[in-house]
Amino acid sequence: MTSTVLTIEGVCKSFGRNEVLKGIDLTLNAGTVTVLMGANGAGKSTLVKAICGIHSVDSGNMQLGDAPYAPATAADALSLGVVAVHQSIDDGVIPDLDVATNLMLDQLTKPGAKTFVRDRMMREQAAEVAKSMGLKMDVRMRVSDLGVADRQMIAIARAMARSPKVLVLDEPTSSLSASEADRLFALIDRLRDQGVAVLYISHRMSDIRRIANRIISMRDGQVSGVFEQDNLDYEGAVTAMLGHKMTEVNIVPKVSYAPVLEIENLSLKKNWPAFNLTANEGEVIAVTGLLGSGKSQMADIIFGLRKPASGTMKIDGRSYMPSSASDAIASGVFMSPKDRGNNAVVGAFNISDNMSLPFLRAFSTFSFISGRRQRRATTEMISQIGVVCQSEDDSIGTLSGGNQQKVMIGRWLLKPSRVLLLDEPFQGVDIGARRDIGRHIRDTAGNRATIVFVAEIDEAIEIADRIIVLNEGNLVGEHTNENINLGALVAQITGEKAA
Ligand SMILES: Nc1ncnc2c1ncn2[C@@H]1O[C@H](COP(=O)(O)OP(=O)(O)OP(=O)(O)O)[C@@H](O)[C@H]1O
Repeated sequence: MTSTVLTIEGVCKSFGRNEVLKGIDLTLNAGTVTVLMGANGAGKSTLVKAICGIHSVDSGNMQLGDAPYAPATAADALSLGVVAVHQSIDDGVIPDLDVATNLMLDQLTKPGAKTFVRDRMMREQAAEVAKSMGLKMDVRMRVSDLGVADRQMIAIARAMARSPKVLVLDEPTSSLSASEADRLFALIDRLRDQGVAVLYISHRMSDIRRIANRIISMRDGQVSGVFEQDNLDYEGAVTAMLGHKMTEVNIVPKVSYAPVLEIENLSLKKNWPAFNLTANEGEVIAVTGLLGSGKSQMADIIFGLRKPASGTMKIDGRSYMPSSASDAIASGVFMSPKDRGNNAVVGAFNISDNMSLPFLRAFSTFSFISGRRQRRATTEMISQIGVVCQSEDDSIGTLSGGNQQKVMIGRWLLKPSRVLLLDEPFQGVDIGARRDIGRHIRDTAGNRATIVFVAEIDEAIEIADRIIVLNEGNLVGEHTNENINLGALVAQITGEKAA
């Protein structure tokens, strides 16, 4: 029999006039992974923050085991055995400290902790923890020198070292490679076997299929469906979160075959092979590949952020080799970068200013009407790509993660471009919105070429006319959407032989 670890009854939470949680009822069970699904802005992170003591609730009750549970702070929640790993990369790690100190931080800061722990002893213990979690890194390294994926794994390892009763993971795989995600899933399996109640938030269907024992769908601040173990109805869960069946994307190519971007003998990095690629007008090309395949290098080179080892590029037949992002923008090449938090979002600005940031000069040609023109353009875009917000004047920080991402994509759709580069544009974007945005990107491709660097095959298939595969800088595969050999595509991505 499953025993209930956490019970939530009638929980409500508003921010000003925005009623975000409207009476949530749910339970989390021991030894069970409950996946929470919901559209961007449905209230998932707000609920998680209430569970973890970051937000207080306005009304409703929570119970942990048999006792009332109302954590006043995150530290409170932690001491009661409720831990969370949030979306933000550096949440849960201290970048300036080494891996060992990060892993042992809780032991070091516990009241009454012995202060005589020697560095060597601590490192040995930390190395044990790292090994048991499957982390393959030197524990003496500074966390700030590690990649995004390793930092997140450390945050998760730290959370696990606390032997939690409830573990909440808010989109933990969004910056992990497939093999790192596998290691995480193995860890979650282990915790589940130990009886931990896991709440797992994700927009990735492949993760959900791998890890869910139950699914709870949320829509507009309420629970809209609960799907139990025996016969998990994934489609039903998606329908419950969207409030309707998901529409199929019907890809009708509008490609004119007039080349816009021509890449010739381009080697992305020293000692990497050279390749050619032509992107045509109206064409949407997806570039897939594992972490380290060269996807981001390629985006950065086309956008002038780094130089290739060799090769040339042309735009509309004219030689093109930008030496900066402003060079690229002046040639009509726009890019929405990966990792919006560090690269793109200006926290102090409102939604409208964030969206129109690169074009503020264009909007201010006639300064006395600039505000109105800017506002009209951004309001229209907000509605076209479905940003869930109260007003375009709100600070960007009040938006949910997925909605911030939509603003970053909308930014580059405001003005016509020749080449639009979108580096992992769907991070944190819900399944329904991903389709809508994919359709919008296609519809507005017009006379430009669009190159999307994707994290998942599903996304590539959903939006692209053509999919190319990179593997260590080598263009190893090319597929048109109407003729995809999925087995070959996967084999090309992983570098293994097709079955
Ligand atoms: N600190 C805040 N101040 C004001 N509004 C907020 C705040 N935090 C969240 N909201 C609002 O609450 C709503 C729900 O946001 P939340 O982050 O919980 O959504 P979510 O389901 O996690 O979405 P996503 O899938 O995009 O991460 C949004 O409309 C958001 O604008």
